[in-house]
Amino acid sequence: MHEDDLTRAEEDYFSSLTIAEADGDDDRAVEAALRPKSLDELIGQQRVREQLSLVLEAARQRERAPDHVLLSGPPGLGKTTLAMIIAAEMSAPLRITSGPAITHAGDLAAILSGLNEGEVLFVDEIHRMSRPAEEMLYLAMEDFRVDVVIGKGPGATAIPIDLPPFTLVGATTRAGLLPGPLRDRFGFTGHLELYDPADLELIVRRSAGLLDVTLNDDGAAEIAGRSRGTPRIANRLLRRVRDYAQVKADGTVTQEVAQKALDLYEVDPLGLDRLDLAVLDALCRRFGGGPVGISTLSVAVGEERETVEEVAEPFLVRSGFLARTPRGRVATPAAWEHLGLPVPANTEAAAWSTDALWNEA
Ligand SMILES: Nc1ncnc2c1ncn2[C@@H]1O[C@H](COP(=O)(O)OP(=O)(O)OP(=O)(O)O)[C@@H](O)[C@H]1O
Repeated sequence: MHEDDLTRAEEDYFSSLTIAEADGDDDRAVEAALRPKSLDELIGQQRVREQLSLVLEAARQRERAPDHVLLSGPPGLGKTTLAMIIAAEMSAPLRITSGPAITHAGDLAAILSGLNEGEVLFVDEIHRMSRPAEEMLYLAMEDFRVDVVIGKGPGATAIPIDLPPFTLVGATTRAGLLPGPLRDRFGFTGHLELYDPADLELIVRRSAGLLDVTLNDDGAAEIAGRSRGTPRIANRLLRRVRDYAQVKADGTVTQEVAQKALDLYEVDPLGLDRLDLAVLDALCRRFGGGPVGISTLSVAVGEERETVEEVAEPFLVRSGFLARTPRGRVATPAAWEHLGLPVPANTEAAAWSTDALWNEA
């Protein structure tokens, strides 16, 4: 989630709102109200959906809490939504926290010891938990036990506390950031991919139905195509286009209305956001198209290396604008063209297949 995380109480509150009640100015409230509530309602992510459905069905048949689940993938693809669905499908309560909120092992001990049998604990950004908390979690995940240390120094004693069986759902932008011992304790890892335009179009149409927006197929396709493979962005753009349709047109979202609205809001025709464009701009204008190291590139755009790697790069690689080579990041000819710059005669990337490079790096 972002800095403006929902607290559990807020999330519960927003989820309980009807669309009509939520559809004010608060993006978070609408986002929560638009969440699919079951695996059947979830659009796209076919593989993860099928795998997860099997894990949950087996657990239901055995009348046991499902194995711990790790969800990885860029922001806004549905990790929180899936955690909620897991709890709903198991008819279990859900508790929500996030890695950065767990600064001490004691914070985690308090959460774990308050869990009820079968409860689902969702830890967003689990890779940002403190080290001691992480170690406590290993034991809790494997043996359903925590050792609470009382006192300090030689007199300190560890008091074991048994926990009821629960399911941990961890979310991370990249599973590779988690230490091996933590990763290995998840019985199932689902990697969420950026959505293809056809699935995003279905998501836009579903949300339009819930928000009572009239839109035609071309209008949905236009919004889907500019949504950066991300449902959260698709839902946000739909609301901005709806405003435009209401004020400047007859209320119906057509392709023309969507195009005009999104141009007005400076949404790139292919969906690239400010960071995506900054990365391409730095790569082409400052580094002559590369190759350039990820650290240098991140400094050039004033962002954390993690953000560039986990948020911008997956979309840029998938869109065919950036390649990862053993010598660094390079801009493809399409990147130069998208920025309206002449393509240099010999771009480093031209000789490579983008997919091969992504896998190789
Ligand atoms: N498969 C889907 N079908 C329909 N809507 C979806 C789907 N996935 C996500 N959404 C919508 O996208 C929005 C963002 O989803 P969610 O908050 O679950 O993403 P996230 O991966 O947890 O992001 P972050 O890690 O940034 O919090 C929600 O409003 C949800 O309704």
